Amino acid sequence: MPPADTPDATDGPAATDPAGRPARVSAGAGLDPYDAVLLLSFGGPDEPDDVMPFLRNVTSGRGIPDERLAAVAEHYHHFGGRSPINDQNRALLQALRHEVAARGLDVPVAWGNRNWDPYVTDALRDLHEGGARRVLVVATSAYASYSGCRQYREDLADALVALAREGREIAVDKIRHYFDAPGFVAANADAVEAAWRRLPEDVAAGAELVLVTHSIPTAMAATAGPDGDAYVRQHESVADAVAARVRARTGAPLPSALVYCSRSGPPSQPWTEPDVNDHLEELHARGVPAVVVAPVGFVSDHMEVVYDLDTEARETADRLGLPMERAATAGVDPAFVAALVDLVVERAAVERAAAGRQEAPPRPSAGAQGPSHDVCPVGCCPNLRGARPAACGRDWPGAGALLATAGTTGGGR
Ligand SMILES: CC1=C(CCC(=O)O)c2cc3nc(cc4[nH]c(cc5[nH]c(cc1n2)c(C)c5CCC(=O)O)c(CCC(=O)O)c4C)C(CCC(=O)O)=C3C
Ligand SMILES: [Fe+2]
Repeated sequence: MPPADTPDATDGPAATDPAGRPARVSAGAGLDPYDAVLLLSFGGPDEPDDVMPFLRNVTSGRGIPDERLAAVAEHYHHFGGRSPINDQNRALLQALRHEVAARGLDVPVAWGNRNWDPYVTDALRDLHEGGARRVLVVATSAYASYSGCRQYREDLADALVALAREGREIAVDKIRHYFDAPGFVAANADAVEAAWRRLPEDVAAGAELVLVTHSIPTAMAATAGPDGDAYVRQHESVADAVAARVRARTGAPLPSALVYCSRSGPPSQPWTEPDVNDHLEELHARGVPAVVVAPVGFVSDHMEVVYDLDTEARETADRLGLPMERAATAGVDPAFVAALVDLVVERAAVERAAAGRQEAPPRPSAGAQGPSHDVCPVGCCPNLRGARPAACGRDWPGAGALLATAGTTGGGR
């Protein structure tokens, strides 16, 4: 892997470095019109007493049965009541700050969550306090869907309304979906290749690749993105790009499939399938000698990864006698971190171009569909439980407009 910070790599438009990984995009005119970056994530408990309050935050108004909450609480208690997600985000925050500084971009990078401290409203208030008025958001989900996109936009809307009540005006935009960012694909492909090379030699040639993401209700999948089905299509795009890259590098046939983990909700409600455990059973029944499990749906080792894959799916594989290697998540892989900052720099240039400046930023995509939209169109990834204000999209009325009609639309969940 290339080092995280080679200062002389901050200039020049080269598309890839000598190792075939994407190179940095030049900072050009800096981040104008943005004056801050916000890393927006899910949040998780830091200690046992946090677990139930955290789960109530996650599921408020969502009708998740108590048995499911208790079962999920056990996953957290299995790890001492602490989710890995906060430390992962602290590491990503540091890496982003480092990368931003290495490119000579003088903006603060803050971190806020939907469900746990530090909350997004507090993070945005801190940025405002420091003088920020226009913030570019990097959410820790690479894909379209209500859970991965619009729900974060709703969190931002709530925060902007709360801050407007305090007399603080702040505008936010969100970078485009980055599932197809060359650095995200490269980080995942490198991790899959490394995992494949850890397999016993006699089974590696016949191994299959199991790409895993979070299951979502099929109704949510059907309505994801501007035209529906974007969640699954974007994952298939990543799955194809990662598998093709690893096949080319290893010469192994490595047949692959996209499967799902972490289903919740009532059994009567259909969610995306197959489940990873069922898929492992099927591979074993077909005589497949080994698997690489790659959680491409997660940007770092969330609870879903360390519990649902490293604990549950691992147990399934062990019971079947199926050798399994789990590929690392993108985490703070320098190619991934650089790709996120590339998208921040790109979006700033896109906004300057929209304001009349002569700029045509490169819009790299390692997916067959090409880069996705910058601004979510009206109705993108709808909230199927009922419309709520969401920032960063064409359907954002603005915190001021919401405040003017406060009591009927603003705040609350
Ligand atoms: C698409 C998607 C992502 C990826 C995009 C993104 O990253 O945002 C994601 C991420 C995460 N989901 C997480 C945790 C949970 N998700 C739940 C529930 C749900 N997730 C859903 C979908 C997603 N979820 C859905 C449709 C539900 C059910 C209804 C609902 O409640 O909306 C529940 C409730 C209990 C349960 O039913 O399992 C919990 C505790 C954590 C933290 C893990 C940690 O601590 O490391 C993270 C990163
Ligand atoms: Fe979730």
